[in-house]
Amino acid sequence: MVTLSVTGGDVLLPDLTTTRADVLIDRDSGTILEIGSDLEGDETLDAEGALVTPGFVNGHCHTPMTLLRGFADDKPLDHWLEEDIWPAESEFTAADVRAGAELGVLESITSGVTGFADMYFHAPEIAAVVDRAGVRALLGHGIVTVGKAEEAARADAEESLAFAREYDGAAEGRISTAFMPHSLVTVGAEYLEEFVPKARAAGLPVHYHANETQNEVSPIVENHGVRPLAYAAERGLLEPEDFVAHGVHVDDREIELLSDAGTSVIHCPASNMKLASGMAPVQRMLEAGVSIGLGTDGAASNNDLSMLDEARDAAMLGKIAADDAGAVSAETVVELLTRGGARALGFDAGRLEPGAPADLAVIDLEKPHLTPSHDLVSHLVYAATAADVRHTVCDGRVLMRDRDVRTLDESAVLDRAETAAEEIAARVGA
Ligand SMILES: N[C@@H](CCSC[C@H]1O[C@@H](n2cnc3c(=O)[nH]cnc32)[C@H](O)[C@@H]1O)C(=O)O
Ligand SMILES: [Zn+2]
Repeated sequence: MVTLSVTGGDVLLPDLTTTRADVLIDRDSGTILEIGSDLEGDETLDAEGALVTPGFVNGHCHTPMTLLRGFADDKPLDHWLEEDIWPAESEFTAADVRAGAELGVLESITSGVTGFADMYFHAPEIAAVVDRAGVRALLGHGIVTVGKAEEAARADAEESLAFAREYDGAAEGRISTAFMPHSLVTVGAEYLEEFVPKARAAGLPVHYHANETQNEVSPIVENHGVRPLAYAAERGLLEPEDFVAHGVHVDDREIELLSDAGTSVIHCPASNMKLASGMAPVQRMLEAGVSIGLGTDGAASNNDLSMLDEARDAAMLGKIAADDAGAVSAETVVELLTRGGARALGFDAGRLEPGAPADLAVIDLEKPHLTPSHDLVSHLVYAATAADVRHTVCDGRVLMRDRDVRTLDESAVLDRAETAAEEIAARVGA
């Protein structure tokens, strides 16, 4: 057995108290062996003056969209997608997706993310990046059928199913998969009715965008006579292993449906604010027992992949939405950031205790904006930033040590992404 010891830090425990301790990890199994004092390992990571926290889980992302960061801003969802994003994405080659995924995963590791969910096309390219980078991910090919001929639409759905079947369990189990219809309005009912049972037969969860904007709710009500999540439930899309992105415009009945079904919601506050999609009723959903995680969504609607930013945004927006400063507290947000996201994605991670996966981040506290240290949970949500992450560990492996990412060549990744992004912009004539 080869061990790694993360020494001298304040360790954030599952009950959200902290204790000065070492964390001993079995690198072979990728799990935590012990949390205590004077634990020596074959390899050591210095956590003095730092907080050792479960790695952050980004529950909804499109990592290759990092190539479109700053490409189109300040528009609502439908215009932004149709006028700018989709035309640019239609120019993406497999190599571009790989370059964008590398950039997104690099950014994720530098901001303490150890696991994420991704919906995109050329998904095998993203899987290759995840395998090499050492993170944990739930991946899927996003399906759009509207505006496509029958044959192309079916091919998209088949590809999602085939990818999910083939890649489930890849990268020594760090990759899991889901069937991913893009949304309830961009995928026709007939395709959901045909393919969701096939996904279930393959044991796959389903992930999709739901109730993100009011413009997505009305067409379903008009065409089907029920609100989107009732429509989803009728088509078998609300299972305990499923998770929906956004859940902004949900009424009480839909909240009840989510809670009864055990389907998780990934709250994406920055994307919802930037596209002016609305305010998800996070506090109400939590009180109703809905399982919630946090996500950045793609970098083009955020515009970064820092989950610490997302944590702060979730706390701030949650209070405004509930008109209550006590809503969506720091403790709640830390749960969503770690265990909530892990639960939504079916990862056994999100907690630091013996037997748990060794997925963690070490946050440097010796900074002006993190002084004094009354409450480290408060700091994590309200004051820490991605640049404060000192080390990142996933599955017992050190992915970043002293801000140096070990599994990806940072300058090569930045160069490839810059070149790919410039060439895409030239091809779309932007
Ligand atoms: N195979 C599909 C691609 C779907 S991938 C997932 C898609 O989600 C899009 N996307 C990114 N952010 C959001 C969001 O907030 N809401 C809805 N879609 C988004 C993104 O641009 C990408 O095209 C096709 O043929 O078009
Ligand atoms: Zn999205």
